[in-house]
Amino acid sequence: MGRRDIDESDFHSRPTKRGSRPRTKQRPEHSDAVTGLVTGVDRGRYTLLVKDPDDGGGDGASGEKIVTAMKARELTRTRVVVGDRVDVVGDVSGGEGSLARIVRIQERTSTLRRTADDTDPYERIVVANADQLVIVTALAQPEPRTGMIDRCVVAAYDAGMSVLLCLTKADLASPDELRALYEPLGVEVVVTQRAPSDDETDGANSAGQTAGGMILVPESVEEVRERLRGLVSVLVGHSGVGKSTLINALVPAAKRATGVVNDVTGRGRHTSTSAVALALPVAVTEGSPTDTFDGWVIDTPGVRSFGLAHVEVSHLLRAFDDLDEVAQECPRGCTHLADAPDCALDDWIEASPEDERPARAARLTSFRRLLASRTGSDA
Ligand SMILES: Nc1nc2c(ncn2[C@@H]2O[C@H](COP(=O)(O)OP(=O)(O)OP(=O)(O)O)[C@@H](O)[C@H]2O)c(=O)[nH]1
Ligand SMILES: [Zn+2]
Repeated sequence: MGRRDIDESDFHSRPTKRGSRPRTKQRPEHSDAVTGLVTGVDRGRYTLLVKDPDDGGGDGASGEKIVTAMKARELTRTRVVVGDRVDVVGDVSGGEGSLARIVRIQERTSTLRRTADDTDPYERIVVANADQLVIVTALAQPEPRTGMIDRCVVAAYDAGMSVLLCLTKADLASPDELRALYEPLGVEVVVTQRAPSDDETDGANSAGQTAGGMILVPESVEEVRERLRGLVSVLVGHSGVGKSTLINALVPAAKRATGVVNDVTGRGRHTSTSAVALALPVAVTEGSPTDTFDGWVIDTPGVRSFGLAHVEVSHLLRAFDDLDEVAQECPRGCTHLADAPDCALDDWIEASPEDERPARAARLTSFRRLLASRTGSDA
């Protein structure tokens, strides 16, 4: 192995097997950096919301301004995603044509990952720092697929997020069966539906009004809003479930494109695949939102599946305190599945008081379905 001095060309070379090469220059501290929230990503340009000390009102939420930024050189290989809190320097005026520089990503409280698929061979972080995964599922058209819901639930719990199951199109089918499958897990369920008067009216007179789209029952939309309030929520759902319709009702300014799948191309109208964060108005009355915001709704147009191969049973169990405690008594290496010998979770059912047994049994059955979905395919 030849020995030579470190020169300028080494500065940008990859780290060696032993780790990073010592830097020849001390990296600047960027003590003048301000913090921004990443609300959108588009071809190397990041949309940030930055606190504005000089301004009482702003473009998005009050006292905040929108700044466009790119990553600093040293972050070239680092992925910055919607929901990230970042430190920015440079031109943070937010003025027309201004471009700031992201120099640091703050520590993430949660990371939601998407699995590799046909369009992208890498597992990627989709959203950072989200509190809640909202699984939007139609009760009909298209038919709900519990395998898909289970996989989303597992991905959320593994990411340290809570789950809200939002069942749409209740005007077409009853939510009872799905409620029975998910409420035993402690998953919160909300139901939305088309307003009965929607066929006759095309006026903009209701809080459920969506931009040029279908009118949802306003109370059902407000119930969803209540559960999103103050939280960072990621909405996922298959094409056609009514996710855009719901987002438009919650955040009318979003104007998400709605409609059916294109017959010719077989694709939805959305061509964008990047996530975007939308500030959630605290209320929408007479079709207009208030200018007070409390929470974030993150739409993920391109996300259809989550990688679960990395999910460990013990990690998933942590989302279920009671089951986790019982499972401490299981034999070493117990899979906790229905065919696992001497699984303590079975004894837990046996030992339960008569009146609690059905609830426990339903909870265990649902939990085992989640466990099985880790290895099963959703195709
Ligand atoms: N019957 C009924 N139809 C609905 C309801 N919500 C949405 N729809 C319709 O379902 C279709 C799909 O709705 P979208 O909001 O475009 O669905 P999406 O999930 O955003 O799907 P993409 O746009 O493909 O991403 C549209 O024709 C809507 O009008 C509902 O509560 N009831
Ligand atoms: Zn067990």
